[in-house]
Amino acid sequence: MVLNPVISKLAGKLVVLASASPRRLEILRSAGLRFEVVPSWFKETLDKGLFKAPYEYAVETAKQKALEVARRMPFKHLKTPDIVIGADTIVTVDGMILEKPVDKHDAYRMLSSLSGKEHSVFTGVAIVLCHEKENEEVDYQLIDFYEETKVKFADLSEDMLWEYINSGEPMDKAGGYGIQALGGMLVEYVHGDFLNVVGFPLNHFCKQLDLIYNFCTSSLKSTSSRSDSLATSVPTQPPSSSQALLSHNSSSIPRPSSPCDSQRLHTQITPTASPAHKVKREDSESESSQTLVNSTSKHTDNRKVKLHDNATLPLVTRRGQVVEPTRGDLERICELMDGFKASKALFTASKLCLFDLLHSRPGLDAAQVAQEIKASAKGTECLLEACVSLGLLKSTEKACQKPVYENADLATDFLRSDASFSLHGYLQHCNETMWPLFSHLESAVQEGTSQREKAFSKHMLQATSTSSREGKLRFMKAMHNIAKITGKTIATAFDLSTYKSACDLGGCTGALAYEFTEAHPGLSVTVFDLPAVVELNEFFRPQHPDNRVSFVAGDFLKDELPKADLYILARILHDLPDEKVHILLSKIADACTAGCGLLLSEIFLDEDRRGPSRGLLQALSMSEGKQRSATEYSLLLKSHGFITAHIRHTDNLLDAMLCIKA
Ligand SMILES: Cc1cn([C@@H]2O[C@H](COP(=O)(O)OP(=O)(O)OP(=O)(O)O)[C@@H](O)[C@H]2O)c(=O)[nH]c1=O
Repeated sequence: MVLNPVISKLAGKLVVLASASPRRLEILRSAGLRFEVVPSWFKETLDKGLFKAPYEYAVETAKQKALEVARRMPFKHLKTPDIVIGADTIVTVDGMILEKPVDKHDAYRMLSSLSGKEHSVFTGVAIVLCHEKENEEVDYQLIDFYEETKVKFADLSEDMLWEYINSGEPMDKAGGYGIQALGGMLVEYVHGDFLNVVGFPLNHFCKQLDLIYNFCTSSLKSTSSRSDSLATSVPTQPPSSSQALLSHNSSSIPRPSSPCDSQRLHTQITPTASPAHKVKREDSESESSQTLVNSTSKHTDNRKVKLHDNATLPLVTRRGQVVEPTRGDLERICELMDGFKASKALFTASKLCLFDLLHSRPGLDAAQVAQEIKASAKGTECLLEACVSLGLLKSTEKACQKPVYENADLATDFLRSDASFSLHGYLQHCNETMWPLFSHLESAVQEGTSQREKAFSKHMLQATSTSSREGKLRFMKAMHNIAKITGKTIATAFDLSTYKSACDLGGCTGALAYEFTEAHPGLSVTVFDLPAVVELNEFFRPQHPDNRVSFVAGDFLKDELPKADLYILARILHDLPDEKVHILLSKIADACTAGCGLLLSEIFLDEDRRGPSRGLLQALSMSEGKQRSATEYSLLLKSHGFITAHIRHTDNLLDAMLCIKA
């Protein structure tokens, strides 16, 4: 079979790999497939007792992983994929299913049960085909299969076992070994597909694609008619696990008797509610039927530019055809044009402490607010009304009385200076530093360099730069805010129970470090930052200090790093030029022994670099660093000897990745 034409059937489609496994990524990438990685959030906790055979468990888990991503993407990523691929690899021996070990003892238990014996490795794979219907509901068609490979281990001595376990390699791998790396030394023979053991049965996958696209193309193309016809014959709920067990063994893949073999192609008519917002996909043929929207806000209702319902929309020409722009088109374009006004209104209200005032004294009218914030009556009234329209304030009007104002939930939660998740300091940083920089964006783009000199006078440069105490404190406050908001998400993203000591490099006020000690009772964290930062730390003492957090002053590019078995790099790499990135990563690699961890937290760009805008807009500041995707970070860290174990795309402001020193 010529493989490439099969893979090329997917060209131009939005293919998503619902897996954090770097091995799956590598296997599919090497096969020439272009795809995005969106790791699944499905927890692998299905009751194994419910399955008659172990492969049924792997197939069902793969299916749930893929479906979770297929269902999440239209809402969280604002785009509907064409195909989602999920997989699950398990090792079975003596009737037991072995997944990834939870700690070294678990790895020992697994590896000693494999010693001197033949075992089976099953990878279950699910391919979910997503079809968007005209009413924006999504139909899912499911194809699943599994592959079995038999592997025989040599007799393993205790020394060998422990040496292998201490290499750190077993921890993120089913059965506690990696056949593609050191684990290969434990293996006497392999019967079947080697890549299936590594995590993805590429050959079987290509055969399935061949079946889907060469036999079912016509019905897959005419999505709605196929869905409609099947809607009468399949249940409207996802099939139960027993229905999902229609998958077949790989040893013989019978050609389907009808164009689409129903044994293999499960169709689920599972309409999802329309996503609140969708974005236009450039490659979409049917873009005119897609609604354009505000992709940034959950609280759009009172923020949208209102157009009269019966307003006549102008006609525009699109690819030679006269079309009526949708109301969504106009809303989106107005929102983009006015975005800078909204930002500045927010910064101004924050700087004038409007949200603090209305928190302590809700129900003031515009004149009272003007008096308190020492601003003009007219200006204050405009600012208050603008904030109401942006969903930051609420106004109430009693008969014949002036409107009075109070904070909306968004302001109470994030804009008060003393809120737990306050962004007050970060907004100040945006106002004082980012705003002047972005007002020189045109020359930044033309020259490709930061516009700091142009944006700030000499005097201002001193005040804003980290050289003045005021500038440093403001920057620290901004970083403190982000660390407080993202800290818990990052600290709990991975199982870190094997680590006892961590070092947060550039850990600033220690806000992130405290989240780590709170989440991991056995962990102590050293915050390592510049002497001037450590000195100003007293301004940020937490309410409940923890003596498992300590501070060490130093420069991570020059000085010796504190010893730790987990290094944390949060929001550091994106800002450093390449040469400094390599100096820092080399220093961390030197400080690490095999099995040590490196936890990286940044905004991860989508693999096709089409989002998220937060990361792409940040890059426009033209700092010396760059924004990267999870794969780019993974490869960067790999070049310093760190193997990516887990990637987490979070709903928070930062994503995270856990890498292990090989
Ligand atoms: C036997 C064996 C397994 N693996 C890896 O074991 C993980 C299994 O776990 P999973 O639950 O199927 O996947 P995951 O890593 O948790 O990722 P996800 O798909 O997001 O659940 C996958 O990584 C595989 O490569 C190897 O790398 N080499 C081997 O020889």
